[in-house]
Amino acid sequence: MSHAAASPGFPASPAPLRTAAVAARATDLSKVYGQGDTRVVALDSVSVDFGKAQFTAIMGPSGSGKSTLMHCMAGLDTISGGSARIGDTELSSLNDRQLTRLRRDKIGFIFQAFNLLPTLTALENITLPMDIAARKPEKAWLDAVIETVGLSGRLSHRPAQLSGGQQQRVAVARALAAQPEIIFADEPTGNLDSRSGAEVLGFLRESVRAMNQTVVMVTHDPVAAGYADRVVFLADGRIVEELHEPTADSVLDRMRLFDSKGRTS
Ligand SMILES: Nc1ncnc2c1ncn2[C@@H]1O[C@H](COP(=O)(O)OP(=O)(O)OP(=O)(O)O)[C@@H](O)[C@H]1O
Repeated sequence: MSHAAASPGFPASPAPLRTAAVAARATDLSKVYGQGDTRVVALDSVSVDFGKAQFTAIMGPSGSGKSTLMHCMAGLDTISGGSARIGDTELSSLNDRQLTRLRRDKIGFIFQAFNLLPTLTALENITLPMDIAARKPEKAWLDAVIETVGLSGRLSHRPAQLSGGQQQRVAVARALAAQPEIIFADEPTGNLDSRSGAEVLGFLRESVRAMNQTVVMVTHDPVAAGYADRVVFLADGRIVEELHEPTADSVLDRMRLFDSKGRTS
């Protein structure tokens, strides 16, 4: 598999900082939905660190808890037990208003359905989170992000005038522009053809390498996971395995191993 080449638009930077610092941490994290007959243990005492300036993929069969883990870590869902931290902040200690502010100021989101506002231009969509937070975009940074994701000629287009790949690049630029502490991406290439998907994944990986961005991505796709520094595998609400420096082939091999143990995806 060939990875996209380093993107020329990123500012020249010193060698990536590879520290063991932790951007987000789950400790004995549990999430239970429903009760009685409808009770589902979606997360069963999950402990995992997401390292700063690391690109982590979360994989596992359908229903294994991937989205739940991401939603709990991003403060989009409440937890039933244990702890979920972004940096030093324990999410369960925050009220709704504080959580909203934390999501706004510290977290970037990229979803499968690009979630752009149709009436805003590409540029307005990219700067929207900062506008809401009354933060001025850092112009040099914004220009570098826009050039890197190849949107310079499309900034005044509205989402309907852009291809799916271009719309997702707007969503990636929106997440990167605010320089959040962590970006959560939920199947970011799920709606894209393989070429556009490879571009988006290349940008994400480059943002980790060149900008020390932290990215956590849920995916079903071994090729997408091959762009990550590390893959964490979930099954039945538990972490069952992890791979470092994965390739699409090594991820696929691991998935086959799970299937042969009776787990299906
Ligand atoms: N709001 C909810 N109410 C009840 N059960 C839920 C809810 N959300 C998720 N679940 C259950 O929790 C378990 C984990 O779901 P989750 O969506 O996290 O899995 P996933 O690994 O992301 O799956 P997929 O790959 O299919 O998106 C599943 O059994 C699911 O049915």
